[in-house]
Amino acid sequence: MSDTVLSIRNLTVEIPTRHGILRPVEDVSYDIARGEILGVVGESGAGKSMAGNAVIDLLNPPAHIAGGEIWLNGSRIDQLKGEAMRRLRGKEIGMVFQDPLTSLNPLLRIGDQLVETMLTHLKISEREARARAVTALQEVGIPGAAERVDSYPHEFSGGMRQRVVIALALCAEPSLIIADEPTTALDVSVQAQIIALLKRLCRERGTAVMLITHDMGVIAEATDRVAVMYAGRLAELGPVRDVLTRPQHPYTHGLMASTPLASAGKARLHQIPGAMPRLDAVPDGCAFHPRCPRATDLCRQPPPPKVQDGKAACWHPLTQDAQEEAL
Ligand SMILES: Nc1ncnc2c1ncn2[C@@H]1O[C@H](COP(=O)(O)OP(=O)(O)OP(=O)(O)O)[C@@H](O)[C@H]1O
Repeated sequence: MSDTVLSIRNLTVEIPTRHGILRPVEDVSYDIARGEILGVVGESGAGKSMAGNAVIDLLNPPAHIAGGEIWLNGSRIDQLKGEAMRRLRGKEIGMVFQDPLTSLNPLLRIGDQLVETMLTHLKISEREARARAVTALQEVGIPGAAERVDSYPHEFSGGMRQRVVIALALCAEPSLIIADEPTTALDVSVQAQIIALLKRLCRERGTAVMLITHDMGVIAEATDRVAVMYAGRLAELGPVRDVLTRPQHPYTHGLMASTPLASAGKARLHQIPGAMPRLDAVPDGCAFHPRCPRATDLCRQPPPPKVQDGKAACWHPLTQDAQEEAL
């Protein structure tokens, strides 16, 4: 059996508008293997969430998949709708969103939510599900799990609530977790704990993770591979160590240089000049060229070469010498 859990092939998402068609995701491909954490990173509006939402059929109409294929454990899922997709979400795909309250029912005790999810997706008795609910809460670090299982979501702090959501996302033993900015709404002090928890539990279970974030620190901390998105396209894809220490795409390099992590000891953080283009004004050629210090005429016309694992979508990728000089 292949190790690939999720395979996104040439995914394009379109939004028809009165002024034309917008493409928040264009020709994006990446795979996530069993037990692997893939980070999807880029500035706000890069299309990270749209790509994740396309996988679970949570695009807000009129946004829709206009091209490409999505495969989960060898089955094509991009045409699944309604009940079939709902079954897949929860059972095969667990979700952790930025705001834990969007995933929890405020009117139900958290134990009942865990039990309901398990009974829907697993062939176990209610008694077994109740016992597993307490274990699940212990595993995510809820103190006094045997009592807290009867609490309501509002009785927890933000960080504890996100732990409950992680327990809920994992309780039906999914093969994939999509975590979209799971720590962005939390206090800085608990962010690292939640990321460490997600990482440990998914590693232990061999769960594949799509970790969507704008935070390079989270990428460095938690991921095995990184997909860097810019204006809906994939700029770079590769093992996290390579991408962070030897970024090839000038955009990735700019992102790195603008994070405290990479600039430790430097007096000022670098800022990428300009802003990401609006979707109705994405430049021809390489979408990044107006902001790119390495751009030439070539970058203004033909689209850059397609991204491959370990090879950026850039006509003038940074060589090792240039990386050292620029850093
Ligand atoms: N209904 C819509 N009509 C027009 N543009 C839209 C619509 N919905 C989303 N967009 C645009 O699609 C782009 C991609 O959005 P997406 O949420 O995927 O970005 P992101 O990289 O996840 O950013 P963030 O970190 O801010 O969530 C954004 O530019 C957003 O403004």
